[in-house]
Amino acid sequence: MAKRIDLKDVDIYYGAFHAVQSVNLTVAPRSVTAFIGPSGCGKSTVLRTLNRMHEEIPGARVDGQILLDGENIYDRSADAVAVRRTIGMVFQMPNPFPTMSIRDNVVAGLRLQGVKDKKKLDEVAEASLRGANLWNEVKDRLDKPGGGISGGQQQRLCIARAIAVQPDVLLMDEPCSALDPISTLAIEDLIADLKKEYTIVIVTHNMQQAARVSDQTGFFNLEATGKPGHLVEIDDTEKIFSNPTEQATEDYISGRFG
Ligand SMILES: Nc1ncnc2c1ncn2[C@@H]1O[C@H](COP(=O)(O)OP(=O)(O)OP(=O)(O)O)[C@@H](O)[C@H]1O
Repeated sequence: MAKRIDLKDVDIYYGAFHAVQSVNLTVAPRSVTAFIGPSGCGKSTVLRTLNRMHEEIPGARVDGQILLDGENIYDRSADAVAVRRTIGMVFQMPNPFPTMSIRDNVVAGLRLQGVKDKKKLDEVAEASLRGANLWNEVKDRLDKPGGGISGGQQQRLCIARAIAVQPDVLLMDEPCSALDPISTLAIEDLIADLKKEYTIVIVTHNMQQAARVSDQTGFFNLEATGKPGHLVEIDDTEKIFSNPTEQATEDYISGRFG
């Protein structure tokens, strides 16, 4: 299920604005890659190109190749909706459908795909909630609204919803930034579990979090406001945080700027 991602000479634009320049990187299946870097350097922009969400913004475009197991997701023959189905995304703010029940939240994607069999939907709901480490906390209130649980639980509900459709890749854009430290640790534990089955890319402002959860870390930077962001280096997380190749990475992780 988990798939490899390759970015080859990727440039990203918002209209005339060149937001990110020449990104080359590879994400191995069943691994966690963290993107770190100062605000505005393009981390979220790169993440959103990985499931073609970027092109939803009027005037936005991507040059270069983004390959999922060797297939270019921007190929003319590739279907954007199918791409988004295989590449799930979890956002900064937990966004369950607030009035929809917990169970229905989890299987919303499957219903959209036309699955109607109640037994099948219930099975997937349970498996996904177990996978998101939330089952024990909500199993007695599956018919209660998704908006009626804590923020940390809502974020795990969103992860359950993302994995219910069995994606190949999970993208997470600062998934813990709205959460307390306990919920953050719960999500981090969950990420460690999920990487056994999924390819995960996470944007985080929290360098300790990148060090804790990821196998590989990419440091993005930008020369100056208005200039495109770029990938300074990407390497094993341990190396990035102990002995990075580039001085700019060293300065950033040691808190000398950013
Ligand atoms: N919808 C948009 N339209 C135009 N420009 C955008 C849009 N979204 C982001 N940008 C610009 O693209 C650049 C990269 O933004 P992006 O949000 O990817 O950075 P980031 O590294 O994720 O920042 P942060 O850490 O603050 O979330 C910034 O200059 C930003 O202003």
